[in-house]
Amino acid sequence: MPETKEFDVAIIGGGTGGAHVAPYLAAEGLKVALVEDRLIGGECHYWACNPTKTLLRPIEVFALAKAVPGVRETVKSDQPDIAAVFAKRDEIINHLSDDAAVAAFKQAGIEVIHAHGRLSGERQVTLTYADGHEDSLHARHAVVLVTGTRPAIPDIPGLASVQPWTNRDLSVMTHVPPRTLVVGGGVVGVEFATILAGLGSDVTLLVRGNTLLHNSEPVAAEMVAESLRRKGVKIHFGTQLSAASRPVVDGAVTATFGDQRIEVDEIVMATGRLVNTGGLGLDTVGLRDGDFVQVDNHLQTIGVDGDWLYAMGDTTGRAMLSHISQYHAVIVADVIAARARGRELGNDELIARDASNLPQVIFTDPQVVEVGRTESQACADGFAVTTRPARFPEADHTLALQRDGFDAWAKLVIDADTDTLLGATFVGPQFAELVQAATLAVVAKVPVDVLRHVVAPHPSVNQIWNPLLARER
Ligand SMILES: Cc1cc2nc3c(=O)[nH]c(=O)nc-3n(C[C@H](O)[C@H](O)[C@H](O)COP(=O)(O)OP(=O)(O)OC[C@H]3O[C@@H](n4cnc5c(N)ncnc54)[C@H](O)[C@@H]3O)c2cc1C
Ligand SMILES: NC(=O)c1ccc[n+]([C@@H]2O[C@H](COP(=O)([O-])OP(=O)(O)OC[C@H]3O[C@@H](n4cnc5c(N)ncnc54)[C@H](O)[C@@H]3O)[C@@H](O)[C@H]2O)c1
Repeated sequence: MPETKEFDVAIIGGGTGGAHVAPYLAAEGLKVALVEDRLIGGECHYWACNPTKTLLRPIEVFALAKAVPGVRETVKSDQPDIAAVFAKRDEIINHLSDDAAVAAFKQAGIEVIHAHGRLSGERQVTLTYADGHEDSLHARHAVVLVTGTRPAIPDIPGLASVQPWTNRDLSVMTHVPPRTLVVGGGVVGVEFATILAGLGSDVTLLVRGNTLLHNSEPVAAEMVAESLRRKGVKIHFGTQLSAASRPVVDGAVTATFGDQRIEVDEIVMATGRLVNTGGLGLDTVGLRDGDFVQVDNHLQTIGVDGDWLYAMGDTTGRAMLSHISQYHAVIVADVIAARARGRELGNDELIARDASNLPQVIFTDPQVVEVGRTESQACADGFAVTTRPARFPEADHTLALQRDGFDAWAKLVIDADTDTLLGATFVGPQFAELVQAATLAVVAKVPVDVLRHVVAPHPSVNQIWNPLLARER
C-alpha cells in the first residue's frame, strides 16, 4: 500500500505559477506540497523566458552600441562574444539546477516533491517517482493544477528523425548553428529568429500565414518583418514545411517547403504549444484529460463539485505569459486562504481581472509592447472604436534627440463611447519599460481627456504619448 501524506494544499507543477503560489500559501500558515517532475522554476526559468531574454540582451546592446556615434567606433567585433553570452545564460538558468530553489522552499516550510503528480479522485493526488514507485497525497483544502505547456511538433514526413530543436534546445544551446530554419511566425518564432540572426546564424523563417505575429497590429508585424529582413533573415510567407531529412548523422538537414529545398544545420520548431494535462487524472474528477482546464474568475475549475480544485497559468488557456501565471498565484492564494478560514466569497470578491487587460512585450528588435485589445479585436468584441496611430520620429522629432536611428510606431485603441483606452501598441527600441503606463490606463479605464494631463518628461521616450493624446485641431 502506498503511503498517504496529508497536506492542506497540493500544487501539481513547480513552474512560474507553482513556485509563486507555494510560498504565498505557506505564508498563510497552510501546509503545502509542491510536486514537480523536472526542475522547480519550470519552463520559463530554464527553457523559455529567462534564457531567451538573456540571449537577446547582448544582441540588443550590441546593436545600440553600433548605432551611437562615439561608441560604434570603439566596437571592433561584428557580433557579441558568444562564449560570454552563453556563460551569462548558464548563470541565469542556475546551470539547470534547482538545488537553491528547493532549499529556499524547504526553509519556508514547503515540502518539495520531485515526482509526476496526477489526480486520483477528489482531493487525492498520486505521485510517481523516477524509480517507478508511487505515493499518494490527500489535500484537506485544495489541489492546484499548474502544469504548463510543451512544444507542439507537427507530424511532417522525416521531421522526427532530424531531431528538430524546440525552445528546450535553443534556450540551452552550446553552439550557434551556422544555418537554421525556424518554422512558425508567432512570438516564439520571431524571438528565435532575432536570437539566431543576432548570434551569427544564417536564418530562414517559414510562416504558414501571410503575416508574422497574427494577433498583433499589422503595422507592428510588418516592422518586425522589415527589421528581420535587414538582419538577413529570409522570410517565406504562405508556405509550410513538407519534408525533412538528415541523411548523415550530425550532418546537414534538407528541408522542403513549396517547390523549394534548402540545406540547413538545424530546424527550430516554433509552431505553438500543447497543454500538459494528458495523464493528469482529470478524468477521475469528471473532466477531460488533455484539455485546457476551464476556470471561473476565482480560478476554481468549472465542472467539478466543491471548492477544492483550482487551475492557473498556462494550464487555463487564459494566457500563456509568465506574469499572468504569477498574477494568478496571488489570486489563487488569496482565495484558498480565505476559504480555508471558512470565509464565503461573493462572486466579485478576490477575482482575477486579467480578461482583455493583458500586457505583453515581444522582445524583437524593435520591441513590440501590447496592452489589451488591438483594433481588430476591439471591433470583433463589438466596441465602437476610434484609433490614434503615430509614426516616429515624424510625429515628434524631439524623440530622435536621444536615440540614433530612432524608428517607432504607436497606436491607441479608444472606446468611442467612454473615451477610455481598450488597448495600445508601441513598437520601438527598448520600449519594454513603456508598458506599465499603458496597462495602468487600460486597467483603470482612465479617460483620454485625463491622460492628456499626464505630462511626459523631456527628453524621454515617454513623450511618445504626446502626439497620441493631442486634441484634434
Ligand atoms: C520560448 C519561450 C519564451 C517565452 N518568453 C516569455 C516571456 O518573455 N515572457 C512571458 O511572460 N512569457 C514567456 N513565455 C511563456 C512562459 O514560459 C509561460 O507563460 C510560463 O512558463 C507559464 O508558467 P506556468 O507555471 O503556468 O507553467 P510552466 O512554467 O510550464 O510550469 C509547469 C511546470 O509543471 C511541471 N509539470 C507538468 N506536468 C506535471 C506533472 N504531472 N507532475 C509534476 N509536474 C508537472 C513542468 O515540468 C513545469 O515545470 C515564453 C514561452 C516560450 C516557449
Ligand atoms: N515575450 C513573450 O512574452 C513571449 C515569448 C515567447 C512566447 N510567449 C508566449 O508563448 C505562447 C506560445 O507562443 P508560440 O509562438 O509558440 O505560439 P503562437 O501560437 O503564437 O505561434 C505559433 C505559430 O506557429 C504557426 N504554426 C503552427 N503549426 C504550424 C505548422 N505546421 N507549420 C507552420 N507554422 C505553424 C501558427 O500559425 C502560429 O503562427 C504565446 O502565447 C506567447 O504569448 C511569450
